[in-house]
Amino acid sequence: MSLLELKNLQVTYGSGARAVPAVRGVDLTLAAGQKLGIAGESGCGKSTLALALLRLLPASAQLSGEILLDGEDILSMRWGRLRAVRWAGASIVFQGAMHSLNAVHRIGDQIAEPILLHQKATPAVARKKVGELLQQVGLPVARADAYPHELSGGQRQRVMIAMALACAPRLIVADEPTTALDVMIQAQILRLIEQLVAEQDISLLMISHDLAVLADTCDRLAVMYAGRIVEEGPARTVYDSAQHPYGRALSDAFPRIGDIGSRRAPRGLPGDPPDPAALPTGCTFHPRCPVALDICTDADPELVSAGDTHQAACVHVGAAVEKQL
Ligand SMILES: Nc1ncnc2c1ncn2[C@@H]1O[C@H](COP(=O)(O)OP(=O)(O)OP(=O)(O)O)[C@@H](O)[C@H]1O
Repeated sequence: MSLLELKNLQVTYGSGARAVPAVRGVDLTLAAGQKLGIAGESGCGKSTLALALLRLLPASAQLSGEILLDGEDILSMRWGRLRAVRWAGASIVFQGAMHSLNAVHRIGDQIAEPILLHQKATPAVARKKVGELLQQVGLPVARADAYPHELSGGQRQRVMIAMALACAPRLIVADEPTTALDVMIQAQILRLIEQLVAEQDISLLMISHDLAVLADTCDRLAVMYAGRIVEEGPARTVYDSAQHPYGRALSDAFPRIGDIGSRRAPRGLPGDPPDPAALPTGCTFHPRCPVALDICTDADPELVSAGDTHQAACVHVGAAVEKQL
């Protein structure tokens, strides 16, 4: 059975004329032990999707569809059960640890909090567990007494990872976990996440605008545009030979390791993502698409097979399209 299954997930902020459909009918599956990356530009609905998974969205967000974690629907779960699932079933590592950590509490106390609350541990047991967690994320045990401002950005992100691991979750959702860090530290944090999820057999859902980072870390990749998944498949296949023109544009937008020093420069994608409150007709990517046809203004294509366990939502899929981007 899949660990996580999203079925026709829809998230809309507000209602009536001001409704913002941020996630529009997402179907996704994550097997136990798998690492799935979700890529897309700012505003495509990635963070909304991540927050929806644990019902952490503001009250203005209306959700429909199903979010099955180990077969249990998070959306219809009672509050008490949801509290138990948060941290122990799934936990989230947010971007920008400085904003997520409480500035006035020592980091050891913050890591201990979910252990005390959800595992009903004694303070002594929680303190011992905090020490183990700090060691696992590569921080000296003595750092438990530090306040967030006494740590570097990379160290704070390690603390966030320790907190996410605190109740031994089956799934970690990492929303742009390295975006605020410099490149060297980014690489260290990504390797740390990879190592820990492998050692502890945790599934990973990682969200980023950077397809190269996701391709390097994840087994599978889903590309999101204007609230929908437009391409999904094995990570290397999607990164190296994306079938959706947006997937190709995204993979061309970031340098590949082998291209550094070569003449193949990353290419930006002209134009901006659409305003979710005023989406174009037909395929929402057509105004920016270099291979758009007349029919693309009418029909919004469904995901269709683009190869072995690879799908894309484009009228060109199945037809030979020259790489024109
Ligand atoms: N609380 C909210 N109320 C209304 N609209 C919102 C709210 N939060 C997000 N949105 C809108 O929903 C859409 C998706 O936003 P979301 O933050 O999920 O995108 P994202 O891909 O994660 O972008 P980023 O990487 O910039 O966070 C955007 O158009 C955004 O303006």
